[in-house]
Amino acid sequence: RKTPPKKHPPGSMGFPLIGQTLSFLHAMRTNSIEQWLLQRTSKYGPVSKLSLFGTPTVFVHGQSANKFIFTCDGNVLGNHQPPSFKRICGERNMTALIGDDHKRVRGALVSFLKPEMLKQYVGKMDEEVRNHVEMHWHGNQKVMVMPLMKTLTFNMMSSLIFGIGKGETRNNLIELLQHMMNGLMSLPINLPFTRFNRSLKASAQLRAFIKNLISERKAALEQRVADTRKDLIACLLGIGKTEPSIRMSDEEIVDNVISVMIAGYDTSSVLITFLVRLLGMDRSVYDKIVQEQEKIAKTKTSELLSWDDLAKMKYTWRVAMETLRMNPPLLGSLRKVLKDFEYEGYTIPKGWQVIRAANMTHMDERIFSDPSKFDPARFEKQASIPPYCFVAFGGGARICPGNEFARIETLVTIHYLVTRFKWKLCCLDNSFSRNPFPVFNDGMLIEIEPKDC
Ligand code: HEM
Repeated sequence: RKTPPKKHPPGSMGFPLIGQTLSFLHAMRTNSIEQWLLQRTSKYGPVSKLSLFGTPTVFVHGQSANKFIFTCDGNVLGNHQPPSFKRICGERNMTALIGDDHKRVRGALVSFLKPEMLKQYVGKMDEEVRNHVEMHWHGNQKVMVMPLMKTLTFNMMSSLIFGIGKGETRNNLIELLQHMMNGLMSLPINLPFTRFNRSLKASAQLRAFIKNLISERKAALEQRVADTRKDLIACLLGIGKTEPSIRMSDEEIVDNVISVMIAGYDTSSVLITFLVRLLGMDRSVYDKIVQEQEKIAKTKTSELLSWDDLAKMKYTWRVAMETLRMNPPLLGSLRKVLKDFEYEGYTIPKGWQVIRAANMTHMDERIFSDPSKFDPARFEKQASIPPYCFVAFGGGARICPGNEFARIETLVTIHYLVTRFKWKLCCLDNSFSRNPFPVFNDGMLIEIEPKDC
């Protein structure tokens, strides 16, 4: 007896190998990916097949699709990164791990990224922002926000992750990181002068640097001239003293320090850049944020911001969340199908990839009424937002472990920007492309005017 044919979702796979890759990349570059995805769902519904980057793919959309992806057994859906990503970040980077290995390494990173730990570093972040504003904003009439926010978020991470303050070493590191990141999505062809080759070289240099730092920290911890709170590396070395099964190898520390740097670099800087743009366009939101921040500034003479101050920045954080809803830095995520499974009556075969899009859920009027309206009040009662609907930080076992880090960076930065400057956008168009993160065509140029402090 013949077995019934397996039913795949509706949709076309396009031309062999190319599939829909070129039109997808074109939509990303021209920032028309929302329309591109909308056309798909209106033609095929919430589950459809296509071919991206040479791999059969199923695109799923909606709250239940998000829930499915975030809660699916890791043996059925595994995390998926382009081959170049794994070669550059290393085999043991958290995004490539599954099951117990992923849990153990993630647990170690979270022990540093959890709020109870991060609250002691608010002062350090504050110092970084003050230095940055002094160096790059004061004395200038115009600034390009996007590259500056990248430098600032890199400096904050470098201070907390490597324990390295301003100076030559840090300037070299940011260059290495940028070279390394350029090749993350490239074809993994390791020939001289290819993008991938330059990335691998940068990755090798960064690795050597982190290995040295690990040796230095080990010595300092042994001699008790540093403790495990010094930075992320010291914290990871301190894990498993009494429970060897959760200890991380040096190789794992190197790979994961690199992946944290990558995961935190473009995301937070994009959020802060969008916030600066919004505040330059929406006077009423700007005024409310200024009011909230100046109230805090008035309680201080020159002291650094504290954890308690951040707790008072409720309105500012709601504006940030609404900004993330309308412009999620990461559009979605890719998962690899490790075992055939059934979804909504369709068979999704092993070897395919699954893709979801955060912006589609965020713009669904059944979840967020009048979704094109910027309305921070949506986040007044976070519990009223149904689960798996605000997904800028992902969800489930791989939910972003850096969200608290991002919150601190964003609030401290916005505090100093709005209490020290007024600004207006130089170009109202301010269009951006996605690569895959948003890139403003003019770097988001603004005209700034210092306030009398
Ligand atoms: C506004 C800022 C940020 C946004 C919107 C964001 C978003 C996300 C999202 C959507 C994921 C899940 C991806 C998936 O499902 O495959 C993720 C994962 C991750 N993020 Fe973030 N992120 C931000 C900032 C940060 C920062 C500052 C750090 C580090 C300090 C960080 C570290 C990570 C790591 C290590 C993962 C991988 C987690 C895992 O595989 O278990 N992120 N992020």
